[in-house]
Amino acid sequence: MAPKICCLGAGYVGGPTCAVIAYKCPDVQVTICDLNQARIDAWNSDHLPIFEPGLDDVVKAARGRNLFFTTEVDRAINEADLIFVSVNTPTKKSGMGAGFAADLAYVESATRRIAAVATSSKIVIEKSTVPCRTAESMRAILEANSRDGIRFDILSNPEFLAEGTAISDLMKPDRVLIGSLETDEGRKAQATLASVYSNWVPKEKIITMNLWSSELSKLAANAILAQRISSINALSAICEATGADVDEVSYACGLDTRIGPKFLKASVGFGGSCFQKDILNLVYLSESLHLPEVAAYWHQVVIMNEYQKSRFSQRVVKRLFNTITNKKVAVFGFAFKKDTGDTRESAAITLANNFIKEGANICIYDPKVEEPQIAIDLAETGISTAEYQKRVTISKTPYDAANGADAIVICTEWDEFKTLDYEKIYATMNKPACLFDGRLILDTKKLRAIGFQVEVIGKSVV
Ligand SMILES: NC(=O)C1=CN([C@@H]2O[C@H](COP(=O)(O)OP(=O)(O)OC[C@H]3O[C@@H](n4cnc5c(N)ncnc54)[C@H](O)[C@@H]3O)[C@@H](O)[C@H]2O)C=CC1
Ligand SMILES: O=C(O)[C@H]1O[C@H](OP(=O)(O)OP(=O)(O)OC[C@H]2O[C@@H](n3ccc(=O)[nH]c3=O)[C@H](O)[C@@H]2O)[C@H](O)[C@@H](O)[C@@H]1O
Repeated sequence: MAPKICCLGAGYVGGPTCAVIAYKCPDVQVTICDLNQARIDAWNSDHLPIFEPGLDDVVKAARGRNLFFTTEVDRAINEADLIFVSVNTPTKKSGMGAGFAADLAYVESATRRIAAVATSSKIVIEKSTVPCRTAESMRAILEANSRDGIRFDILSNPEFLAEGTAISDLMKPDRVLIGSLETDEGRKAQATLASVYSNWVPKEKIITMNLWSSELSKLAANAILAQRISSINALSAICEATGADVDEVSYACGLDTRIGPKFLKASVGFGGSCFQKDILNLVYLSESLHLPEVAAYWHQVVIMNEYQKSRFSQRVVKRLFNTITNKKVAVFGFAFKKDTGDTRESAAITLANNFIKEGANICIYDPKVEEPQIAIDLAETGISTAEYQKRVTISKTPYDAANGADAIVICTEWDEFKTLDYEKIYATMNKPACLFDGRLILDTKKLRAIGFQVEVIGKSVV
């Protein structure tokens, strides 16, 4: 009989991941739960709580058939054979390890709930990104709190999807990792989960390994990806100072098959909910293991990212004659990357904050981010309501945002920014009209021919 699945956490990972399982395995009942009623209501509506290309079709095909969204966590736990724990693991804000360690409170409370209500044996799957050896703590909690005769097997099955491409990443993953204890029961549980994925993932891409390797592989993959971005961004500073062109350097390096071309696009800085969090987590882990040199090595990836954002902000101010007080700056893009409405750790938040602190009036346009989210993000950086009201406006079109502006700053690489009518935009701007491309997406020659003063990450002023 096909196993029943429950997922605790209906966020960016739990929602799409388990929706794809339901879509690909029509005989598997999948129930996705969350404590947040509004989020579950949205999953059950025509307006899903997250924007992700292809997600609507997957959810529509499976919802009500073998895919269910509910806040009835206890019932879903009890009915399931396999339980994914896909709750948030943010960076701790206070206490031991504040600013670095992962806050495992949500993982622990989900685990305790499973132990408290389960009346039959379960396979519990860590889907959240967690520090190495978290499965051990989960097992201790489950074993200490469960009823007699009930067995829990714990697997690590980290998720590698990227936002904006989540559905294609899930449909055709590079690999699926399943870590387990090296015991007969562990391997049996591993095989049960592998049989679910094997409905659509080729067998050779389903990789089994020990629990701790699997947990660490997730942190390692994110650290290595982010390190590539910080490396190219560090080189972008050298390019700006020397006349080298970062796109050309990246292209030349990427042609080496040992390096490869992906994740070498210079930018205004990486964002997203995970890169920074997971590296800081790795830094904390290294420090806890008394490996200060290792900790410092990974920490530098985050430090470089902060430097990139502040360097770019300063370049904007410098170019605008060393002051942007009361100037209008149009911010194009607020999401942390294109094709998502997610703003978590977006470089645009830091830039907008820096511009406001310099006294600029900023006008933000993003095709997928709504005003309330922008207000929350800026408030979290310390912008007061009064400052926000005075300094920030949100536009419905990029043309409105640029109207009367002294500068446009491209923060997100939305495709639509490549095909705007820049002549029309130029005509409505204050002169000299400056354009700062923080994503290297625009045709600078064309823009200069129109009359723009253009500055690009990783390219010196010509
Ligand atoms: N966002 C991403 O692209 C990726 C995230 N991850 C990891 O996946 C995990 C989840 O991330 P997101 O989905 O982005 O987080 P999220 O914040 O979007 O979703 C987590 C959800 O879990 C719910 N929740 C918390 N405690 C719960 C409980 N006891 N029972 C039921 N629901 C509960 C929250 O209400 C929230 O809706 C994190 O560990 C993250 O590092 C991994 C790969 C990609
Ligand atoms: O654990 C996670 O949360 C996920 O983190 C990243 O996915 P995500 O953050 O959604 O998006 P990415 O495409 O990795 O982009 C992250 C940031 O790096 C930036 N970036 C990416 C690539 C590049 O070459 N240059 C660059 O600046 C993006 O604009 C974005 O701000 C990883 O790519 C996923 O494999 C992982 O599962």
